Amino acid sequence: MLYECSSGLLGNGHHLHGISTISFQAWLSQSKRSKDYALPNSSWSQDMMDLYSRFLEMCKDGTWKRIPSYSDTADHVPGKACVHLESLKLANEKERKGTRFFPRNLDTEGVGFEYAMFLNPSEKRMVCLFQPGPYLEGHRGFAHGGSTATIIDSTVGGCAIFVAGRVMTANLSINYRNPIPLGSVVLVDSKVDQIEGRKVFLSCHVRSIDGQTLHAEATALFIQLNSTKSLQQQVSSQ
Ligand SMILES: CCCCCCCCCCCCCC(=O)SCCNC(=O)CCNC(=O)[C@H](O)C(C)(C)COP(=O)(O)OP(=O)(O)OC[C@H]1O[C@@H](n2cnc3c(N)ncnc32)[C@H](O)[C@@H]1OP(=O)(O)O
Repeated sequence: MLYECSSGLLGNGHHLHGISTISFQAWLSQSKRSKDYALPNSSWSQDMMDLYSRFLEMCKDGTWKRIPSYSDTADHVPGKACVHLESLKLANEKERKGTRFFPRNLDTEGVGFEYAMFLNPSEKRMVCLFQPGPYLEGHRGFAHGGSTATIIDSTVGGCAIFVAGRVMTANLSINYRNPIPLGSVVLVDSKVDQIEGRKVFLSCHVRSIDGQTLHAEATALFIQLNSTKSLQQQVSSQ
């Protein structure tokens, strides 16, 4: 089972540890309760569309996999863990009613986080094509630093989940090098650098799509949660 194994979807190299690639594919094609927001829409700029098409092309030989994205957190969690979250979902549906996965909490296209993620299993690498909308403004015309932190946390978080299963962010350290203009497209490029027991260390760079501008660089530490407890038990027992 996905979260019964010692790591998440990825073990060494290309092989998905703990579950077979088929299960991974099954997860990708699993019917989800909410729509996939990581698909092109009319708010995407030509740059966003071109970059997306480039990564879709690289998915053809299986090197990269497009990662769907939903407004319901539970729809992101593949395999066995879904059951845990499913029970969490069933257990307290009332409390959860109206919750949204933060980066997908706006329905108007183009105003918030427009993004699409692609995973490279063999490199333990997750990239995110990110086009910040006008509702993410910090300084006039530029993305708020917290929105950059969110897209970095989600990208490294997605990478950590695929490698180590159910994880939580323990540390996220960001150096902001150049502001990100609203409406521009940046590439958030993250990878797992090291795993020590339950500790997953990652690094991440945010660059302009021509690679000429480094907007931010980050390191992150994610901790693998105890898979024998439900997520709710795990968090409330701390
Ligand atoms: C499926 C994929 C879909 C992809 C797209 C969707 C992406 C979605 C992604 C969404 C992503 C969103 C993600 C989010 O937003 S997660 C939300 C933000 N994060 C949190 O709220 C987490 C709060 N913290 C905790 O719950 C606990 O502290 C955790 C669980 C993290 C660890 O508590 P736990 O009791 O379990 O473990 P431990 O305390 O024994 O620590 C274990 C070890 O780790 C070391 N340590 C701990 N903390 C730190 C630290 N700060 N710096 C350095 N080291 C640290 C510690 O020294 C020890 O080391 P050692 O003594 O063993 O050597």
